[in-house]
Amino acid sequence: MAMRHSSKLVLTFSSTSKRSESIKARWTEVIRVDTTTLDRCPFRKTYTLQTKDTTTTVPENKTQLFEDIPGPKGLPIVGTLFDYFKKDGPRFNKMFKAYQQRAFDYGPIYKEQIGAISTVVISDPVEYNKVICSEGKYPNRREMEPMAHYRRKKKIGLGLVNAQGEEWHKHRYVVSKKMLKMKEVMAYCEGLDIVAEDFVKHLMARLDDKCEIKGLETDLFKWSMESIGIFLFDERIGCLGDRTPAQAQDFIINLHGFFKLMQPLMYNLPIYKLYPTKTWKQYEQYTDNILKIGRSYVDKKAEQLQSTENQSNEHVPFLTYLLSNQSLTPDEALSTATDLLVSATETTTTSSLWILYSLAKNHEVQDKLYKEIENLLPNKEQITPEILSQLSYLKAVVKETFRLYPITFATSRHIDDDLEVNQYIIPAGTHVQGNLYAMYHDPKLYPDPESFKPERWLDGEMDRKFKSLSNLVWGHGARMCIGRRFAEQEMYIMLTKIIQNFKLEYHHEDIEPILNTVMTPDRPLRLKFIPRSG
Ligand code: HEM
Repeated sequence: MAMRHSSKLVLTFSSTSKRSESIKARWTEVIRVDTTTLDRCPFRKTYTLQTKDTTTTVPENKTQLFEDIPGPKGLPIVGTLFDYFKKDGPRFNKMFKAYQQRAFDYGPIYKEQIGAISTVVISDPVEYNKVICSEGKYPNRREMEPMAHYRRKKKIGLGLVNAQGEEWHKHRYVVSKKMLKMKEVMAYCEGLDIVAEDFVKHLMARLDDKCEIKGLETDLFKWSMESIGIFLFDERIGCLGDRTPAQAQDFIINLHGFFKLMQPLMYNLPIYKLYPTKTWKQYEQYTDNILKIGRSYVDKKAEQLQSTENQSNEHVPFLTYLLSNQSLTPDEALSTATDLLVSATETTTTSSLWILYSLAKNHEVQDKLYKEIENLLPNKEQITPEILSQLSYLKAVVKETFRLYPITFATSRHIDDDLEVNQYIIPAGTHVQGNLYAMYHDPKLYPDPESFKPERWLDGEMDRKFKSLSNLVWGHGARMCIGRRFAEQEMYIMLTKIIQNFKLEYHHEDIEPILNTVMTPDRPLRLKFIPRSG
């Protein structure tokens, strides 16, 4: 099927090979592209210039063993872990760069053992698509070990994020009824519009004499919490008022710590499972506090439920729905509600920081976006689902930001069955990742990859198969981010209001990304929010 020539790798789909036909068909189904282009698949050429071995010839149809997958050779037990502590070595908080470098060094598929983690990393979208297509009913993602260990230790249900198999499916099924139905999600449009209006007022009040906002990250976090609050609790938490409730303030502080410490705990040797290290104790403290706060919200709602039994079924708030659902115990409902609160806040906050930063740095883009918004909402009318569906440039801006700063830099799956990828047989159960950061910054896929060009996502500008790659920042298949619809809606609404009311500028040093579990700006963001007149 694939041949390595002296200097380049060429993919051909032989018309007689059933397997290649089926791969071609499945690829076409998922990415929905014109298959006539696949024989000269551009993805294939992605890493040919970067692979070290340009002389070997791999005979057609010769599959190779898992052991033959290239990758850095590490030490027994710890693998390459110590590389990450070397002075000039890769860093845990720059893992996306390490993955990109490995792809340069070893090609479109490599394997690595970092401490207790063994992983196969795929940087070729066509090859990664085989992982997507092979998924079964219960896709299995790598656990967020510190989070799962904590819950096992405290004998609390693993919740939607970490449960696997049928247990996961039970949670997913319950939550998806509310979070994956467009109608259910769109019902929050009006509420999110009000929250975004309040956010703009909040920002206006927070501007200093240079039109900057000290601690913008926390302000965005408050917006994000207020937004998810109307979905989860059907009430305003009050984060955007003069005084943020102490509980919400506590939640913000603890969640920051929780995400920051999860990154080293995930990649280092899991000594914390045997002995409570200093980092673990701190992480445990943050998690205790998050759960305590989550529990207090849940308990409050449970109390309200008891006093308002037989209430009308017209609009059932999410937490009410979760708590009254017969398939989940109160403890399971707590785990999943907390998971949603945790998953919803850091992700949308950080994504929004990157989007605002990108707009502030690219004035032409910002002007074009302003015009789109002015055309659709000349009198700052309320934002409706119909308006949202027409904000195509805004959506391109968000996609382009995710391409440059994919807050989840790699996907994660334990594969169910043996799978052939790039001619290597990967055994069932292996942990496999899609190298999103490397794909998104690949000049063969996205010309001039370091430039911010939302236009590339607009109709006619890009091959459709590259466009669909942008979805991978939300994961894929049955286990894709369950909050995607809600997240997109809340971000689109907030960004529209910000651009209507402020011109954004940035006059400081460029920001670099680092990982605090999600990809985060490496320093506080000092944006100028210049109020627009009128
Ligand atoms: C910009 C915002 C967000 C991004 C980029 C994002 C990204 C992701 C990704 C990549 C996954 C893993 C998917 C997979 O393995 O295929 C995920 C899972 C998840 N996300 Fe999000 N997310 C965002 C916002 C949200 C929000 C707002 C919520 C909740 C309201 C949420 C709830 C979840 C949950 C519960 C899971 C686990 C789903 C499961 O395992 O079934 N996320 N998210």
